[in-house]
Amino acid sequence: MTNRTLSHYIGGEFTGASDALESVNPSDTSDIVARFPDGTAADVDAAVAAARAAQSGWADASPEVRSDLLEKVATILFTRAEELGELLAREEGKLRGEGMGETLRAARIFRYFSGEALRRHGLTLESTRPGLDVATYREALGVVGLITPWNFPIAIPAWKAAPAMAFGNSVVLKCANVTPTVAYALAEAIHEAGIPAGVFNLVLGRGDVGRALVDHADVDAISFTGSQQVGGQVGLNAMKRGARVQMEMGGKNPLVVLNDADLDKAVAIAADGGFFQTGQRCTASSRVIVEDGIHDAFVAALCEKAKSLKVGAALDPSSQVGPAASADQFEQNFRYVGIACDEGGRLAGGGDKVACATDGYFMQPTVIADTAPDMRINNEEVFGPVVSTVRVKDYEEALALANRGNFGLSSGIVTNSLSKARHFRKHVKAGMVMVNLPTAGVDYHVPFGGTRGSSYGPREQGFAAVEFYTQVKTVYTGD
Ligand SMILES: NC(=O)C1=CN([C@@H]2O[C@H](COP(=O)(O)OP(=O)(O)OC[C@H]3O[C@@H](n4cnc5c(N)ncnc54)[C@H](O)[C@@H]3O)[C@@H](O)[C@H]2O)C=CC1
Ligand SMILES: O=C(O)CCC(=O)C(=O)O
Repeated sequence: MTNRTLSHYIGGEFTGASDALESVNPSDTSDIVARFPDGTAADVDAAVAAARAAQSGWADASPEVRSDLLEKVATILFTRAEELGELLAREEGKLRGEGMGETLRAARIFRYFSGEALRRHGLTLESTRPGLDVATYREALGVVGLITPWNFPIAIPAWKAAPAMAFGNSVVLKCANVTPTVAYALAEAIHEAGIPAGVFNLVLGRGDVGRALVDHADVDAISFTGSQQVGGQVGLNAMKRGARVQMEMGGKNPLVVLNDADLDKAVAIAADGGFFQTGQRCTASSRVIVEDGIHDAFVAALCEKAKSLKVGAALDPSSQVGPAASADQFEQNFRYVGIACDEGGRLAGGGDKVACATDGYFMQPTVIADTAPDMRINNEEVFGPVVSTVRVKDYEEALALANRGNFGLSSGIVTNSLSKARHFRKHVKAGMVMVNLPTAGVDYHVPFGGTRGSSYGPREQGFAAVEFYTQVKTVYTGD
């Protein structure tokens, strides 16, 4: 397969090509997908300057201009979906179908925000003082820095960049260095669509590029998705200089399985939420809380299901679970299995590497049973195909456990009791609740985000995105 040498995209030009860093196919580590530059603070300066120069013209353009151009990006992504889905599978390790699905999702996100550009969300009110008019306008923030992870390498950049641009901001994207080629393809689509030079910029490289973006005095806002650890630093550094900041930092999402649940359905939901996309979703059902009466049958059936899933190369059509995305992530998955067992968890299924025809980061879907709520496996994000189970005596204990810990992104319950489902929906402390569904898998037209340590700032996506990417101006008019 071909490999490419990538460059940054700054001020409408692909510039600074270099082979300093490599991205590797996690299904076949002999396959170098791309070589790319390790950006510097000077590259960030250049990108921010280009973004600043372009921003006011972009914000002043008719919303129809922005809408039409975003729609063109959508059309290009729809047209390239098969090719980009395959690229995504090759670079990130998602299965080909999942890669296609994610590319189509990115296209639909651009199409959605093409529409949002035309809905300016302003209000006209009667003033409390006779003779005055009062109205609110939503204005662009200016230059927005976007810092994104590797697990949704096109959808997350899309759900940040599309609303940012729809509402008149210019952006500088720093993508994860595990997946630069996918972000580069997005830059190509934006370039081809004719979005004016400087409105969208991409700087490739390591964490230092993100740090320079966060610290840059001319960046008005930062939207970050990634780990809690990096998000914490990003938040502090952005706030120190008064920049607006939004952070999505993952989850340890509880899936509650009650005695009255249909066993097959509960197992299918837990396996989908825990193992698909190799568990590399911040919404993954990584912590399954099981009521005593169904516990043993559920754990046995989940282990059977885990064993039946075919682990293999992302581009092999027979694979059901792909590789970990990187050597670091692969190592982290096994480290957590070790920690969980050392702390008293029981390795009920999986836990080993899988040998395939190519050398890749393949791991068996893994179940750690008999865990206690305060073990690290139930409190820290693993981000791999590793599910822990906790036994509880009743629904009340399950809810209390679901609400423990420092994350509150997604949550789920599997039950045939409408009253317990309704109670859970109301009392679980999470930004998203799934009833008889996996905790992972979300729509793009509704808000996305969590409570507690999972998220900070306004929600992302859908109709909520306008909150972060605009600021309100209130205008009073007299005679
Ligand atoms: N919430 C989520 O959706 C995700 C959570 N994660 C978690 O994070 C772990 C590590 O994965 P990574 O992709 O390495 O996540 P990360 O949090 O280390 O990196 C996310 C992004 O931030 C950038 N970055 C790193 N250091 C920075 C700094 N000091 N200032 C500004 N930007 C910086 C990275 O280059 C990347 O683009 C995973 O194992 C998983 O637990 C990873 C990906 C997505
Ligand atoms: O579950 C989903 O569809 C979205 C998950 C997500 O946004 C993430 O893992 O970063």
